[in-house]
Amino acid sequence: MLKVLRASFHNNKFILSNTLTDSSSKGVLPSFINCRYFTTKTVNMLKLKDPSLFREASFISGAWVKSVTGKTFTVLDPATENEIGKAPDMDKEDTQKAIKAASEAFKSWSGQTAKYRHDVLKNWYSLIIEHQQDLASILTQENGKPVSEALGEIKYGANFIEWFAEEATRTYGDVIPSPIKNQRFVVQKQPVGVVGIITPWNFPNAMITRKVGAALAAGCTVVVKPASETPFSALAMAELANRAGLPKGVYNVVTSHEKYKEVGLEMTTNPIIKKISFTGSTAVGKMLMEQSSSTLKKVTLELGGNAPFIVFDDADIDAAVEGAITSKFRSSGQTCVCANRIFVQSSVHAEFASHLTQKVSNFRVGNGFDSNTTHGPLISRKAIEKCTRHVDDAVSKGAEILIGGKHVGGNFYEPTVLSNLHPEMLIAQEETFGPIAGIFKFDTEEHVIEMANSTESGLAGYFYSRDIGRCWRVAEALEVGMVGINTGIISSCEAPFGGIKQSGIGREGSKYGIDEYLNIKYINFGGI
Ligand SMILES: NC(=O)c1ccc[n+]([C@@H]2O[C@H](COP(=O)([O-])OP(=O)(O)OC[C@H]3O[C@@H](n4cnc5c(N)ncnc54)[C@H](O)[C@@H]3O)[C@@H](O)[C@H]2O)c1
Ligand SMILES: O=CCCC(=O)O
Repeated sequence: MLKVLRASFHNNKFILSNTLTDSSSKGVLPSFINCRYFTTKTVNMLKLKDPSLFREASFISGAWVKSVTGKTFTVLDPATENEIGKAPDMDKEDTQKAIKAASEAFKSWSGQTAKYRHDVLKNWYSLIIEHQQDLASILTQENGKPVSEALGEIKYGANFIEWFAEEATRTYGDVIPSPIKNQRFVVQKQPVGVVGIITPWNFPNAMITRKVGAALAAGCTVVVKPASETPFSALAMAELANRAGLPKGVYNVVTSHEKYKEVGLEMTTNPIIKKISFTGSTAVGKMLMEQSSSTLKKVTLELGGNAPFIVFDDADIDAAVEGAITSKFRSSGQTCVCANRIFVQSSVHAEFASHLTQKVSNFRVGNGFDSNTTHGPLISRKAIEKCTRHVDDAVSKGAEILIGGKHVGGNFYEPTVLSNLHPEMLIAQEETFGPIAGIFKFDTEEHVIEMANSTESGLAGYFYSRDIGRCWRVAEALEVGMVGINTGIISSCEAPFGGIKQSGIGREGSKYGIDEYLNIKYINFGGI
């Protein structure tokens, strides 16, 4: 029998009866979430050991600058919806300045030895580790994820800088046996040039370092446009890059809010930029690729997912529940590789659903600065609306709420488990990007593979099984770029990250990641 818990938060706990009223007034958290409050500036300044990491200026050509128009935009703390600070609202003209600076720096940076670039990147890595607490505080302040999770992201992000520092010295070419006696065929790898980098708010640090680490190691220079929700992490990294000895113009940050489309258009059409590397939604990725085609730029696109998470009846159910928790609820469900559709074989469905619901009942939702908080707010009201839409749609089509299912004020949504899901529901078709675990029942391996693959996305897929034959069959059959077998976490700087189908083009991290920033040059040396 499936044990159903209907619960909501009260005094920082789940209560097994649902009597709460919604509070949605701006800046006010419902008291039952019982979060600790931090008032913006005070938190930033008092909490940072090194306040100079918090910058309210963009970084171009090694200098902290305002926008040409002098305009700024306000960045809000998603937990309190209070102002954190202001960043320059840059446009096309500012972007052109950054591109020019990157172009001027390219000649000398690409001409340095790989060992030199290695050393500078290693310095940067050491500074990131030294300042990890401050970087995590800035990240929590602008993104909302709990400090412990933010700290995890800072270390994960730093790993890419260290990894690519080491890869810089391994961009080997080739000597090809020549079919002509007096000629020698040689292959060299060369940096592609200036790279335009556009990143999302869900990993404000690591989505930058995964790209920038590889690009700088290869000898490229970069112009980064971070998401307008989370510019301060990118700017803190610029401060440390500067201290690490990155020459001026090598790492530039253009912040923008009103004119972000203009900035994106300039980055994708300016002939000086030779490559665009983007992480974000599939719709925007497609548009940037289209824009980039006018100058035939190389592209790396890390886009949205709709990950299947399959639990077979031969699985270790407790391990599968743990895996589902880590995969689904990482960053409150706001991760591109989060499980989006949980398929559970009929005979173990009740046990899995009950254990998952029980575990979710232990979550503590609140301000990421509160050490009791396990899950922070979502990034915005838009994200809340999507969760509400997905849950309402599923319930109207027969889904059962096992726990949660409510917006509880501000940018907070209850971690939710739904069962009885069907492929016709929105949640099956779109990436929810929120803390909603939706469970589908299945009977056969063949049918679940068909359901898992019936999406345009192909980023990550997970499954739990102890049958070795099945493990190979399913891993090979899933139409995704990354597979987790008996694990809910697959991300690591050593492994290739990326998708197939409409989840993207190219790979980041790993020994493959640096190739995205290198051109292959074939040299035929004749007359020997
Ligand atoms: N595959 C991955 O590695 C990966 C990683 C993180 C997030 N994502 C995906 O990102 C999405 C969530 O992030 P988001 O909401 O910030 O995505 P988004 O596509 O709206 O925004 C991402 C970035 O693109 C910028 N942008 C948006 N429209 C633009 C335009 N017209 N021109 C230029 N820049 C533009 C934004 O300002 C932001 O910096 C999800 O779909 C998620 O799956 C994918
Ligand atoms: O959101 C996508 C990136 C998360 C990760 O690198 O694991």
